[in-house]
Amino acid sequence: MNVGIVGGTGYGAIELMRFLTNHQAVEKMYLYSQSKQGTNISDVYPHLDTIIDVAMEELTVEHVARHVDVLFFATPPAVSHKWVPALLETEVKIIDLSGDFRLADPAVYEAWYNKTTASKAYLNQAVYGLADVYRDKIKDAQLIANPGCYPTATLLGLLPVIDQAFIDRNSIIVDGKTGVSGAGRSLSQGVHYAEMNENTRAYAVGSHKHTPEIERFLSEKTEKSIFINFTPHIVPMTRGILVTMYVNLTEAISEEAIRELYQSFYRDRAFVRVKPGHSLPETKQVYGSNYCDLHITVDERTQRLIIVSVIDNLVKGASGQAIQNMNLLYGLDETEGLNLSPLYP
Ligand SMILES: NC(=O)C1=CN([C@@H]2O[C@H](COP(=O)(O)OP(=O)(O)OC[C@H]3O[C@@H](n4cnc5c(N)ncnc54)[C@H](OP(=O)(O)O)[C@@H]3O)[C@@H](O)[C@H]2O)C=CC1
Ligand SMILES: CC(=O)N[C@@H](CCC(=O)OP(=O)(O)O)C(=O)O
Repeated sequence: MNVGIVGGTGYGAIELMRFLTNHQAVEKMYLYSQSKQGTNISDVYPHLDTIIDVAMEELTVEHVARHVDVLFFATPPAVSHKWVPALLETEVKIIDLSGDFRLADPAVYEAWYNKTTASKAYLNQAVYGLADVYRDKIKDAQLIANPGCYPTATLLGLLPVIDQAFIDRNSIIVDGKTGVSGAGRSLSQGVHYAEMNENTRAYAVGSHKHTPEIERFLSEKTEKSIFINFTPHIVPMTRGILVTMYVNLTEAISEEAIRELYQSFYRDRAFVRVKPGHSLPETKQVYGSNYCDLHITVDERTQRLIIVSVIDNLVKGASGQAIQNMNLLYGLDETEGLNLSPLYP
């Protein structure tokens, strides 16, 4: 198959390229860029020299329709929604790494992103690409809304228990920490070396755009409105997300019983590893890979369930999951192209 990537010079795009160059079903890759048309990707990223020899081009619907089977948008918010309606008229399948199609209601998107997106009719056509949970729906989609990085780590951590009677759904606290590559490649003062080195800060407290995305899929599973407290932090590392989730228990239940529930939920899921009690996940244990590592603790003293979830924000949190979704769309082994061990140390 032929793939296209929009936003060719961004971090999400080059992470897609890293995996797609090793994908058995990919014949040709087209790169679309608004800023570097005519430039070879290896001139922008010298580490790709002799590995990828592709010049970037202008995105047009006609070019995509003629050459591409599956198109990835690795663009900032409020870009893909301008292209998707015309692209849906063609045969191309679309996997959008941005948030444009993750929420059901354009007004909710506008309130949290401070930008506009597509109409409700188009949002309804998108299937949410949390690949390890919704794979049956994903395989028939034309448009996939690839999940956000924090929602991936958080939903994989909470969905196995959200509809269980032993948890208090109104007590959920989500504490997230991300590496700096989560902010993309463009420069801003907050991710400047001198501002970020030996520093850690919370940001978007009570207002992060991933809050309604997490709440949407927790609420859908329970058919009840669920609200969470989500506080993201940025920490001085390049990649990785570690999310710690706290949920009150309504009855006594053993850690072992909950761990078994997680193991059963993710039984044949290649990329979700439910860790034993003694093995707390670390971001380095998933670095550069498509794994999500989960760990659960029951704090009997406070009657709380504490879930730790780690992913690589650029892989499971973006491009790796996008390729897993492409594999599901084409009936391929979902691990195709993604079978890499984490990079360690
Ligand atoms: N970084 C991460 O960890 C994650 C990112 N995402 C999402 O994936 C998307 C891409 O992120 P990431 O690669 O990190 O971001 P980057 O900023 O690194 O790259 C985005 C690319 O999009 C293109 N672009 C920028 N502005 C515009 C515009 N106005 N119109 C069209 N194209 C534009 C540029 O490429 P060019 O000039 O070549 O066109 C740019 O390099 C974002 O929506 C992000 O939120 C999701 C999960 C995790
Ligand atoms: C450090 C940092 O800024 N991280 C980004 C990660 C989110 C992201 O990329 O998300 P979308 O795909 O939903 O746009 C943030 O918190 O906004």
